[in-house]
Amino acid sequence: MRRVQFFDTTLRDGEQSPGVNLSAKEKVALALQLERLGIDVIEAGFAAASPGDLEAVRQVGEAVGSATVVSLARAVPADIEKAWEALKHAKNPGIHVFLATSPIHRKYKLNMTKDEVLERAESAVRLAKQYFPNVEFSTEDGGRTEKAFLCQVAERVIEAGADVLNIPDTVGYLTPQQYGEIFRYLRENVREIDKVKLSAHCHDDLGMATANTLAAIEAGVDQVEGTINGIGERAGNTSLEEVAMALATRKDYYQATTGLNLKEIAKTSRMVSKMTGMFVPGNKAVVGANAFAHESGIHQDGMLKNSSTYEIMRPEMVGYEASRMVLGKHSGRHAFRDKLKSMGYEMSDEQISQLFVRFKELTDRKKVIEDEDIASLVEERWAGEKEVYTLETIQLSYGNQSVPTASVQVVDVRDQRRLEEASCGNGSVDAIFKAIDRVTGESMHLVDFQIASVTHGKDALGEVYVKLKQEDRIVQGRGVSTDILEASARAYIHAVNRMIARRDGGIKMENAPVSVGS
Ligand SMILES: CC(=O)SCCNC(=O)CCNC(=O)[C@H](O)C(C)(C)COP(=O)(O)OP(=O)(O)OC[C@H]1O[C@@H](n2cnc3c(N)ncnc32)[C@H](O)[C@@H]1OP(=O)(O)O
Ligand SMILES: CC(C)C(=O)C(=O)O
Ligand SMILES: [Mg+2]
Repeated sequence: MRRVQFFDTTLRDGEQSPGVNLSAKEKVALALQLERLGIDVIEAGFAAASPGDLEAVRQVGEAVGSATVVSLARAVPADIEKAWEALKHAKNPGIHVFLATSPIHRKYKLNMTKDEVLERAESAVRLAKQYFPNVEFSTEDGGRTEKAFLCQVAERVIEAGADVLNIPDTVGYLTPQQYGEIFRYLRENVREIDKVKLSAHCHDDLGMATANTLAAIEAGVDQVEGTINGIGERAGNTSLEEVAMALATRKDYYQATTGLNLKEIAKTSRMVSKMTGMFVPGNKAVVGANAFAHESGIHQDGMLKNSSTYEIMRPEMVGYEASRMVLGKHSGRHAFRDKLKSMGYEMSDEQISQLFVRFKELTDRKKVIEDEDIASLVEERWAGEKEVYTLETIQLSYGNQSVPTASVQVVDVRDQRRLEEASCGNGSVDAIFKAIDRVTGESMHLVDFQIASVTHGKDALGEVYVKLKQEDRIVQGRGVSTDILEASARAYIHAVNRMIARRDGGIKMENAPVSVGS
């Protein structure tokens, strides 16, 4: 099986994404991770672009051990010399020289004739070859270049000593069939084509970058170029993780391997996303948050029976822990039962069916059902919504020059005692929560606090969600009122009641399911 070389340009073409600017330190950290991923060639930047990028390319070249590190350069001596200045001490230096070849670029951008392009391409490669052991030449906008002219350029740069010939579909214009055809044409029509490695470089303007790159692999290219998460100029570059997983998953078809350590994909993707600030869409292939998540009942049932029903690759292959079963509106009984079991609830089919009705009602109001919601459903059904404490009154003293103080009155429904306590706090909400802790004698850690408006207008209902933690238990509470301080108090007491129910078994009801979990 042949091995396809991976050329990563996250640090150069990826950095050309509007708004992205990586420091030298970030580039080094990413390059080392790309090396762990098993990338063969890392394009670290464009040394002539700025002194900062030259320094970044230098640092990457000296930090990276086994991969070849290249700098991009225009077909001008000054750029090539800057690239050498940056990489002369690199362990494995290389250069990537480019010159546009298409009629549009020749006429409007370069103002050059075909002969001038041929001359310039050849002389640039000759010069680059004086410095670098590894020279790649790219025919920018090769995808829109006359095939016969591409062959002429190819012959000239091969003669000048190029090691790699890259034909980019710079503007993402070609179809897979057309792109593959270019490489077949070159193989058949260029003298000494076997002296160079052929490389593919695609852009995603029509969403075809991965398909085009795979078509190039089918046409026999030796190297593919792209970025992690598909970031890059305009709609971005080919996502290397997509190509890698296509080759790994469809070995039967492509008959090609890579040198990649696929398990590093998830980590690399997260690092790129974090450092560039470019978030990965949930539905992105291979690395999106939903790439291995299943929400609908029929799929979840299939997954529980055998994961091959709905997954063509396992998340563990790319470094994720496991597939995710997301409970929501479209989920069915099989997944619901499985979730209850994983949470430690052993229930009869009848109990599950009863609970499933409530679960479906809840899904109409809430997009994603979390474990705490399920636990609440169980508690609500078998421990009832009976409360240990009910809120009677809250009173607040607040002034922008004084410490907020809250006094809270509750009733302990177990013996109908009326209890009252007061506390100061950093703010009114904090004072209320501390007063509730005192009056109930419970010590809670506030993990989350969210306010949402349920209705519109001045009399809008405010809805407060709190998440409380006690030891290793986490519960949610919800409170609604036209006053957000009252809603906060109600939410907190709701959560305290749930915590007591969870911890002490609450007010025991007959036929409650057994929780074998913590
Ligand atoms: C498809 C790609 O991704 S190509 C890479 C794109 N990346 C970048 O451009 C990022 C880094 N670029 C830069 O920092 C700047 O553009 C620089 C430093 C390289 C050049 O800046 P400037 O000298 O101010 O030129 P500017 O960018 O405005 O224009 C580009 C010039 O290079 C010429 N040029 C473009 N490509 C090439 C090439 N491959 N070889 C030779 N000349 C080229 C253009 O025709 C234009 O020349 P002109 O000034 O005679 O009209
Ligand atoms: C510099 C070249 C290879 C490029 O990025 C492109 O043509 O898309
Ligand atoms: Mg590009």
